[in-house]
Amino acid sequence: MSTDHLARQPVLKVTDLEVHYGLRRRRRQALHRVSLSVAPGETVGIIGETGSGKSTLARAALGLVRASAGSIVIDGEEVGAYGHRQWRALRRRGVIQYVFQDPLRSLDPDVTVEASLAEPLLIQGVSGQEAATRVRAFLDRVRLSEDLLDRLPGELSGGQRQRVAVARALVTEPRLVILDEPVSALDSANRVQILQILKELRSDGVALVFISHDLGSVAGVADRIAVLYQGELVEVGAAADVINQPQHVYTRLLVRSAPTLHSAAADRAEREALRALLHA
Ligand SMILES: Nc1ncnc2c1ncn2[C@@H]1O[C@H](COP(=O)(O)OP(=O)(O)OP(=O)(O)O)[C@@H](O)[C@H]1O
Repeated sequence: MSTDHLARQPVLKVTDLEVHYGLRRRRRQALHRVSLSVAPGETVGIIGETGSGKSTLARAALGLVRASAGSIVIDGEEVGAYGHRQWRALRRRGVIQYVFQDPLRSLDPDVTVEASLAEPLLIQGVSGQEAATRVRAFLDRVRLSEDLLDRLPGELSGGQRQRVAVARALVTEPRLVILDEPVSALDSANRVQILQILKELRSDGVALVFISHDLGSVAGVADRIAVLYQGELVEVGAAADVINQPQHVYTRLLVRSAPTLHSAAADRAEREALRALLHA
């Protein structure tokens, strides 16, 4: 039987996803009917301002918050109704991995870099020797030197730590990695370096969901960009189209506010006019 349909099938497909937080009078909706699909090897940027629901979408796709409605399909498997155990098993299988803004959240402070990078491989049943070889082979790709292998996360710089977190997420060759603000806490040199590493890793065929409040960071890496505004996806399109011909007023405002994209970002009057239109 042909396996073409497996190659083409999205690695992530969320349909009409809704997430609520709080109970009774405090219940409020964080995501409204969000539908998005990510193809194998594709990089999708998700942008939006603070509170727009970006992290909620990431957490729902990782099973860390529960969807109140809608469907989540990961690598062909409907996982929306999974309980804690099933989600844990899915994450441990290594199909889906993640990188958070603060690498200390993805790395155990008491575990050396080497053990931290080997662990996801060992969980998958790879032998200790093979894991050590694969870890060393991966270091180059994230511009880390072997000297760092016996350090603890607290003994690394912020940029080195985030590169370890990226390596840990990718060393098992997952189908999908969700990166939630992976460069936001970094200075510009480290930011550029991580963005370059992510670009290079795309050639492995891994799908990336790259979440950021900064359109400028996402622009050079993403194939497609999805724009979240107040819990709704207001625009999804090829990165160049979203940047050069933004359709939604909110996207136009984001483009006009991204200094690295728009040389006339100083055009305050235009931004204020767009903001007025958005809130009209
Ligand atoms: N655990 C929670 N309990 C209650 N409300 C929450 C919780 N987490 C997020 N929210 C609310 O849900 C909405 C979406 O939050 P979310 O963290 O997904 O936004 P975001 O776009 O990732 O923002 P940021 O860029 O600041 O991280 C916000 O109004 C937020 O206050």
